[in-house]
Amino acid sequence: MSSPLTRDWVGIQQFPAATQNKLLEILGKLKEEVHNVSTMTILVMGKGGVGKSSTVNSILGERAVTVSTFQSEGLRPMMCSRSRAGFTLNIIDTPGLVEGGYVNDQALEIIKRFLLNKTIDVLLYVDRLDVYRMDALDRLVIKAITDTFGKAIWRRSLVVLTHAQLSPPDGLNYDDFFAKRSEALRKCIRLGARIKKQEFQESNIPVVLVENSGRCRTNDSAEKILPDGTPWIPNLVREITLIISNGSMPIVVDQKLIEGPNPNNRGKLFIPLILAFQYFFVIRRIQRAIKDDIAKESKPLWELRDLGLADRKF
Ligand SMILES: Nc1nc2c(ncn2[C@@H]2O[C@H](COP(=O)(O)OP(=O)(O)OP(=O)(O)O)[C@@H](O)[C@H]2O)c(=O)[nH]1
Repeated sequence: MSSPLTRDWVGIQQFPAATQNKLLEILGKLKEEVHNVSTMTILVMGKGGVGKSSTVNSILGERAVTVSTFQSEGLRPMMCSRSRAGFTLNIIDTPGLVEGGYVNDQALEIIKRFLLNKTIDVLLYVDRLDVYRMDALDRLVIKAITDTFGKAIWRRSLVVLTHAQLSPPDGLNYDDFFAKRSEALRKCIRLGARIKKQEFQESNIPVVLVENSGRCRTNDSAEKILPDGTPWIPNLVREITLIISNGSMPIVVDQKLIEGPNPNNRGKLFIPLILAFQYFFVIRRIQRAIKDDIAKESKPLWELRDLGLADRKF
């Protein structure tokens, strides 16, 4: 999906040498392992202000998209394309999906149309680590994404939790806190997307940590690290490439997906056929059997008397 707007990925040179080497190694490995992969398109979605744009900038190593502390106004998605060593990275930043306590359907519609004829390799579903409960709106956002792209999008997803450099409340251990937050989010995805156990295990949806702040701690090689010491940028990119090679299909956004029925409702086209079958082969048979039964029924004496037939001989 390389386009004339694709720029050289110069931002990679802003990373410390250790990060650059890891990134090139990971992308090189992906190119080798997954036949012919030379382009990767990442869609970034989530509620407003959770750190979507900051994460896009962190991955690219430059201020490619605007970060706003307060609610951003734009409704349009933005695609940043960067290429390096024969590999093109497309990252699509999108506006927040929640506005004034509702899922922003208009934003979703614009995102969908923007994605026409594009293929989504990975969805980064972004939220904050330092949030202590899920609410009904979270589930509605997940449902809206599922209704737009189909359940299959969750096999191609990575949950990204920003604000990773935090001290958990109530003296909770960091790993326990992360595990609880991840579990709550996975459960929310399972419920919001109505994923059944036999479809795929939501526990397979990976969750990764990100710290976009300029105050993120670094290691001896100047790489930005998570509280456990993991350099998080190569870690995030590695998880993204693992999704690409997990055997599931990327999401092709074609006219059918955009204009067709809810991709989860395709089977519902058969509903009228099933109802017609039930009517002719089940309900009508039952009705006929009931009629026959009534006709054959011998009426009690009191009913015959009411009908004025009691004196007749039968
Ligand atoms: N400390 C910290 N701040 C962050 C992190 N990620 C984002 N922020 C801050 O959170 C605010 C919102 O970040 P954005 O990247 O604009 O969030 P967004 O999800 O793109 O927001 P919308 O475009 O409004 O939907 C900004 O002030 C960022 O600096 C993070 O990992 N750690």
